Amino acid sequence: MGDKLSSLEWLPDTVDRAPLTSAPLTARLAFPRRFKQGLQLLLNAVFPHSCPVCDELVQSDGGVCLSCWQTLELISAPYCERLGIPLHYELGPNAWSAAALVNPPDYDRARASVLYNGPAKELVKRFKFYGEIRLSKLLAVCMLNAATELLQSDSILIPVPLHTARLRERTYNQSALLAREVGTRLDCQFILNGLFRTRRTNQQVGLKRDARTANVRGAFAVSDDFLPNVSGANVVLVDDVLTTGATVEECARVLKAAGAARVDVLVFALVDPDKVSEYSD
Ligand SMILES: O=P(O)(O)OC[C@H]1O[C@H](OP(=O)(O)OP(=O)(O)O)[C@H](O)[C@@H]1O
Repeated sequence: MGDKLSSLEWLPDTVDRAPLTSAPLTARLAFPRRFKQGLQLLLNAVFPHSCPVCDELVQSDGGVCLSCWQTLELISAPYCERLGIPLHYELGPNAWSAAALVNPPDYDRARASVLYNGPAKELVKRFKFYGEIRLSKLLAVCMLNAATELLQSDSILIPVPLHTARLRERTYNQSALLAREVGTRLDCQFILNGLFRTRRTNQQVGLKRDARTANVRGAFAVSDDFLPNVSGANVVLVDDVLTTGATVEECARVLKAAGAARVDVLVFALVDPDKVSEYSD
């Protein structure tokens, strides 16, 4: 498995190095609950920034506290060259996992920053479902190492699209925010509408593996804006989470069928391969 992040050498500036308290101040006071709630409201007004994982007060907006940061499981070498999943043992340069050998994906390489558990799940939940779009910065910063490995001078970042109906409901595409942040920070071209959904799909969450594949089958197409440039393109697909890979594999198939030379995948988090069945079986 990838090393758990205790490596402070990889501490991005969006992590709060000096949390203001070790537990919510009001939780530690021996006052009646209503008083504590009132005090917390007051504190929130004076110190408006809190850790997006545990709500601990922090000094910078969108920064996680150090203790949450240390429980994120960053993916580091050794990992599968093809799937980006952590390997239990060092197998040499460019080694493929058994899963990749048995069932090679339709994309070329995937890379993720963290395993999807604990604080990573909470970050994605708040980013995607609670409207906390400020988290795009933190997540994108976490993705920069993985992005740097994938990106070449002619790479084009393309986010996994939402259907227009879901976009209207959510009001933003979380993957587009990530693609824009990463692209801007690494000075890489991004095309936020490179793909679109041809039909509304159910959310993958809660579906079994086969149902996930069927759910996204034929659901993507290359946009008219990107179509003239897709031939020979070096695409890096961007998404928030990779679980079974059904979504990004379908996108990769469409892009390659349209002439893309290469399709890599960049996500914030991927589900631990040993735990995919918990989400999809
Ligand atoms: O690897 P997979 O098994 O395909 O699962 C991952 C996909 O599922 C989630 O999206 P979902 O379709 O649930 O919906 P949303 O992005 O519209 O919320 C997630 O954002 C990925 O796109």
